[in-house]
Amino acid sequence: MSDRTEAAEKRPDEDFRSGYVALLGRPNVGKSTLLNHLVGQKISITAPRPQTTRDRILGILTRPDGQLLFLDTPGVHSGYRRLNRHLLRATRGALESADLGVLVVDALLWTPDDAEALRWLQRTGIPLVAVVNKVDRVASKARLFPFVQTLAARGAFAAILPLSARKATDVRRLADVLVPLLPPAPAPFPENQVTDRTLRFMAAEIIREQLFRQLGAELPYDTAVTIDSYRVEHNQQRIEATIYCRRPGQKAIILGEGGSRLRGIGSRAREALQALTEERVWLGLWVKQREQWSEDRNILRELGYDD
Ligand SMILES: Nc1nc2c(ncn2[C@@H]2O[C@H](COP(=O)(O)OP(=O)(O)OP(=O)(O)O)[C@@H](O)[C@H]2O)c(=O)[nH]1
Repeated sequence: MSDRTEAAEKRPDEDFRSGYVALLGRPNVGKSTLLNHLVGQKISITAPRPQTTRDRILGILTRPDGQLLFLDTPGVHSGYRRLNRHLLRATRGALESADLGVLVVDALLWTPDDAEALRWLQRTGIPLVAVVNKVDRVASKARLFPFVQTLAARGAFAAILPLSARKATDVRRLADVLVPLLPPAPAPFPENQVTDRTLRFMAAEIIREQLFRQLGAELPYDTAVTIDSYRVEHNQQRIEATIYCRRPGQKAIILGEGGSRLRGIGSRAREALQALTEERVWLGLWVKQREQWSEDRNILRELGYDD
């Protein structure tokens, strides 16, 4: 009798799969958009400019048949300066812990950076799936077939999926393909958890997103946000943050006339943080100019790029 009960308890676990999935691709192919739609909530910032993802982000998707633990990676690209070495290290770290790799490419586009991302994935020896993203932009679907065929010849993919990261049904189809490729394992996280990131980390992400949104093409790539303090006082989240830029001219751009732009960034970020925490938020935001910030170990440490 007790044996039967044990067997009945075990059975659901035997069919359940779980593991880490690394999303890789060159900057701006849509990895963050895909991740946000996969987990059904905004975790990774997206912006219409390359290299907005600076950290590994764990997005968690729990389904009846499995739990997918997604690692978002900064886009693979050839770079310079210390910051870029840290980005590449973050990507390498994501790949080391992955059970499954997803190469994201733009429909009808193949560049040396895509080839580099594929090489990174192939070196790991894990099963690979390719996502051909932004198919909504391809007017003639007949042109997709030869592109997919060429891609199939470039690597041993378990599946190649043309999709639009913005479309929910396509994104669900991707999860259907990924789960069976994971090893049988119980879920490491509770089913309602969507990320392992702290509010402190999310706060920096939200400020960074507002910077991108409000400065657009004017924003220099080498801008960073650090959270200097994060406290809860009298039912209020008190956050102090600094935006670092490299040159005096950049500081003036971020500040705007009479500080108006910085105020705009701050108030939008505060609203987004209030929506996220469901509590009152006080946000103190400063801009500092530091010629060599991406060479400054203290700032890099605050950003999470520890050696
Ligand atoms: N038309 C179209 N645009 C998309 C799609 N997916 C993403 N985009 C857009 O492509 C741009 C880049 O998307 P992200 O998700 O930030 O790209 P990423 O690969 O994470 O970029 P990095 O953070 O730079 O590595 C954004 O403007 C997205 O809205 C899609 O399926 N169709």
